[in-house]
Amino acid sequence: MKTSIIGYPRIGKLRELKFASEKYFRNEIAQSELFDTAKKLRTENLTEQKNSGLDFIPSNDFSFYDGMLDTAFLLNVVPDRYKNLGLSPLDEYFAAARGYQGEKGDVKALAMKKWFNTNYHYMVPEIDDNTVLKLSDNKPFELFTEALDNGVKTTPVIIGPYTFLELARYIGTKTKENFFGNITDAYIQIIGKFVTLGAEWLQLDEPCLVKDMSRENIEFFNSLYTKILENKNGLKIRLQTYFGDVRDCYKEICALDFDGIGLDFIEGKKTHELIEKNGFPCDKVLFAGVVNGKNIWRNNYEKTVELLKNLQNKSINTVINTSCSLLHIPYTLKNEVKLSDTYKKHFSYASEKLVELNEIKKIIETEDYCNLPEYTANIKLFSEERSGCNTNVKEKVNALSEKDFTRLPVFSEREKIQKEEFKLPLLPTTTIGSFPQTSDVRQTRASYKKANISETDYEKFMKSKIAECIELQENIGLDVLVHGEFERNDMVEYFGECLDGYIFTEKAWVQSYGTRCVKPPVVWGDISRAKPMTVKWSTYAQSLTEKPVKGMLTGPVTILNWSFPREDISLKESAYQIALAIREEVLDLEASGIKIIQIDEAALREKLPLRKCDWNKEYLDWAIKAFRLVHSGVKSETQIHTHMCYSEFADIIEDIDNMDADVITFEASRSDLTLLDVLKAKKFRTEVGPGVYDIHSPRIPTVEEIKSAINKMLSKVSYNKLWINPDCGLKTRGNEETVQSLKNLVKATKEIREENNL
Ligand SMILES: Nc1nc2c(c(=O)[nH]1)N[C@@H](CNc1ccc(C(=O)N[C@@H](CCC(=O)N[C@@H](CCC(=O)N[C@@H](CCC(=O)O)C(=O)O)C(=O)O)C(=O)O)cc1)CN2
Ligand code: MET
Ligand SMILES: [Zn+2]
Repeated sequence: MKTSIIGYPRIGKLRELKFASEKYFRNEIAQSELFDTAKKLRTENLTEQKNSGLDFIPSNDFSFYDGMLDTAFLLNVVPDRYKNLGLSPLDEYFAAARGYQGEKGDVKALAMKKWFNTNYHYMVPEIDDNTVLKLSDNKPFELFTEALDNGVKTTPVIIGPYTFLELARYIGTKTKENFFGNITDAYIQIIGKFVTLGAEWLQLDEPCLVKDMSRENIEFFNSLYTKILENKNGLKIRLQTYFGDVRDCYKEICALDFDGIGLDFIEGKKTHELIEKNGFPCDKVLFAGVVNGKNIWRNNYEKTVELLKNLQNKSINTVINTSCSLLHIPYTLKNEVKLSDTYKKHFSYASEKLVELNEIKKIIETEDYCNLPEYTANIKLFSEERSGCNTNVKEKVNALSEKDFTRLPVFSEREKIQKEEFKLPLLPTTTIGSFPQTSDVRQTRASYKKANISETDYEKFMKSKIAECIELQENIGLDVLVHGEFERNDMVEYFGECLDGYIFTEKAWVQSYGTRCVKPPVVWGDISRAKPMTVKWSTYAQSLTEKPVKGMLTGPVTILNWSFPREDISLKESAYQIALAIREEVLDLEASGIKIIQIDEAALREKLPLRKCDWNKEYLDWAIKAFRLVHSGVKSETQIHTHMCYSEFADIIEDIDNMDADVITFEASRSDLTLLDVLKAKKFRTEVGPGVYDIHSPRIPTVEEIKSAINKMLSKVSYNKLWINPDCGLKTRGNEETVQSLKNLVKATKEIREENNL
């Protein structure tokens, strides 16, 4: 059996691509230097994969920002507003990714969305009626040739036409069907070029096949590929799916002329059953995704080997594959020098997954594999009892009952009490929590971590930042203030570091979007709170002002979704454990005089199962309850806020209302406020702050722009329920643009209040 992966991380083991790109954005290095860094990283990846014994090595999994954006440029799906700037190709690409504000113009970035159920974000291709879809870039061919020059015939990876057209946004009158001819021509041309270059395989990623598919979807998919595969000219085509199973179209894809099909055996609950029931065509290669590409635990060889033997017994031509691209896990354990081996031996990052693939291959190919040291060591690892069990926590979770999930009095009563309590102006202004994490903040945190500065000095520094931040917000004239979150490296990692049962890593960076990365903490054992985590900072901030300061916490579902979860207990159980810990913090904040507490559930929507039939039972039933558990114990006058990013929650709007928060802020600006109609139609009762400008771009919104957003909101949401805020935290922004943007926000709000006599 051969081995394969679907894609590899590309940001660099020490985030070299991030640092080089950010230097390039600041005009500190030339394009050529950025290109050199990128090439060096690609070569390192290639060498590592080659040396590991991997048989199918991907190319074109590299990207300067995002693979979907690359595909849009490949297919000439680039809105005129970027082309008209007259920038170099690289700068035009970055303008689409990040927006551009400079001497050549002022344009917003493309929309950004969550990539399926991951914490990775892709750029949404935008198609209008003038879009001429055609092959117009060389990157996949250049990267194939580059690898070939380094002695490796790679499998180029490109997002497939179905997924591309499904995820694109159509802003004119045309729909995906209108692009059938052009997109099939483009892919046929791509195939032609790879044939000329001597490629053997082409991998087309079609993760959209794991979502619910209608008859029309299936037919559209079928006709796209019937046409493309008629023209494959001897090139072998692998249809690669991931993040679930392909139950809606399994028979159709088996009937098409693919040479290989990649299926996910980890998240694809029905993958095995599909094969059992329908068989697998003997003229195709099955790329069996048996090594988890999303989590960092070691593979259980006993189970994997059993599965692979089963496929072998069916005479299926199988390649051992990962379940998805390794983009979603860190590079290598080699850089985890502080973490004890007790933990590390259970971990496997991207580079260790390559070793695992090779070991599994060896085991499968060995008659008497039960005595292989690789196999016996793995069996031993999985038979060991793990530390981290806390029976007290387990008992608390078991004892939970309906009343623990219910806040009283009901929303409408609380709303009245709170209006009286806070006496805020109509359209209250606030921010989402974090203020710019400038380099002095990061450096001080780094020095404290390395014990180069004392705890006293660290606290002094943080308090001075908080004081500065409070003064700034008062000067700007915001109504509800925040402390700024300067003490947090990240809204999830910080809580991971504070909570018992969690472990955290040193260099385990995973790309989240563009140059931005996260270090997800690892749920190791049962979770509990050893001591207050945020009370000191929040009460200090509140002591400096008469205005209310929001206590700032991350909710249980988000903490869990942005961690590497355990695989030995259910997500529900972990979420309830975390919820109990955060609940203690909420009650401590309240007892210390904090009157408004924001509990961010930025990632609540993210892990909504990809198939609708799984939404309630598998997720919402416990996710919403976990949130309610956190705040059900507070007084009626305590105001609970929550925040969500990239809120594509039209279809779960009732569940969001059911979280029973008093106020919710969310992202709306990048998706043109489309959610407002849904809020109106569904009579959303929670007060709302749909972000009035996009914080993911350095662009400063004008007063007029913000006013027009507010007016649009006022046409759909009652002025009694509307809050005015940016659409997410400000940590990634610089000071200057932040101050200017917030000043514009307050000015716009005041003008609107006046114009409407509010
Ligand atoms: N977990 C998570 N997921 C999320 C979000 C989020 O906030 N958190 N937001 C949404 C968008 N995603 C985002 C992801 C990352 C960042 C982000 O700003 N990341 C930072 C890193 C944040 C961090 O952990 N920083 C640490 C470590 C900083 C660091 O690099 N330190 C240097 C040394 C310090 C220096 O001299 O700068 C080092 O370790 O080498 C800290 O501040 O303490 C980055 O990539 O630049 C923002 C948004 C969705 N998903
Ligand atoms: N309170 C957090 C912040 O302002 C919420 C961010 S959601 C990614 O950064
Ligand atoms: Zn957010």
